[in-house]
Amino acid sequence: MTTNQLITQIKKKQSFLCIGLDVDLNKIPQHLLEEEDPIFAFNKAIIDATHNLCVAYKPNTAFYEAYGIKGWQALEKTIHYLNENHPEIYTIADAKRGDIGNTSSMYAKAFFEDLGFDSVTVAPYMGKDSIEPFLAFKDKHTILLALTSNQGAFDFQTKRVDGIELYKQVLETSKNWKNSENLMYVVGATKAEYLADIRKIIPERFLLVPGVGAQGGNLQEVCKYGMSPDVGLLINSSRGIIYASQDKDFAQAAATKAEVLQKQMHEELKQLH
Ligand SMILES: O=C(O)c1cc(=O)[nH]c(=O)n1[C@@H]1O[C@H](COP(=O)(O)O)[C@@H](O)[C@H]1O
Repeated sequence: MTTNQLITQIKKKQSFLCIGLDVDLNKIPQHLLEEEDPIFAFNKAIIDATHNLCVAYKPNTAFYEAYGIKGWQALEKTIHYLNENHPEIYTIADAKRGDIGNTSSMYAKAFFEDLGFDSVTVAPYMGKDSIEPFLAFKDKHTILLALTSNQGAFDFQTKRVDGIELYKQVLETSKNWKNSENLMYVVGATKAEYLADIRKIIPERFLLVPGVGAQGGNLQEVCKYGMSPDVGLLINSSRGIIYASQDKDFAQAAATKAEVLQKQMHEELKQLH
């Protein structure tokens, strides 16, 4: 999906919500464990109930890899279900990959070609030649970790190298990489006050902003500092939406939570007109 197609969907649905499909078998309603594929059954029910309220889904691959071959098959079924039934939905493989060039090419092939995701999250630590193989894919986005939502972000990302914080160097340097128009960046919702500075470096690029909900990030703060004239934000919530209930009404309960965020996003979008 192109950036313009994503913006069109955001305006149409009045939502820039991304729902994280981080499926933990200990947290899903227990009656689903009787299904042949409990992970897919859970995802399908969540997608069916929420797809009008969000523009993107983000399965974090850890939650699938943890269940071995069955987990990976559930991930495959989920992305195929989305691509077949909701091609208008933007999909993010949250895999946080990145390696030497020829290995990165294989990661890119796995997520963009084999699975058919629109985007993949990637760590910038190994630099330009580890990211450009992802950027080479047309109409696919590479979402680079810039300033993450966790406490450990302060271990390296905010440290100054030659007087400039490392995360700012990631933003600045990556602008010069080949096909950098295919970049998006991760900035944690818990670090909203940093967004004003970040927007000075990358005024237009889309940001994936996780950390609203379970991690305590604030949607209004993120919008205040991070929204661009073309919205420029995908705000993710995983646990705060998908585990709203452990009963049979879990999908409806998730939709209710998603709708609260969608309504807040609708209010924020009014400021762009
Ligand atoms: O890349 C990510 O999506 C990510 C980056 C980051 O800085 N912080 C962060 O929480 N995430 C992911 O976003 C999701 C957040 O989930 P919840 O805290 O349950 O909403 C998880 O899949 C995290 O792995």
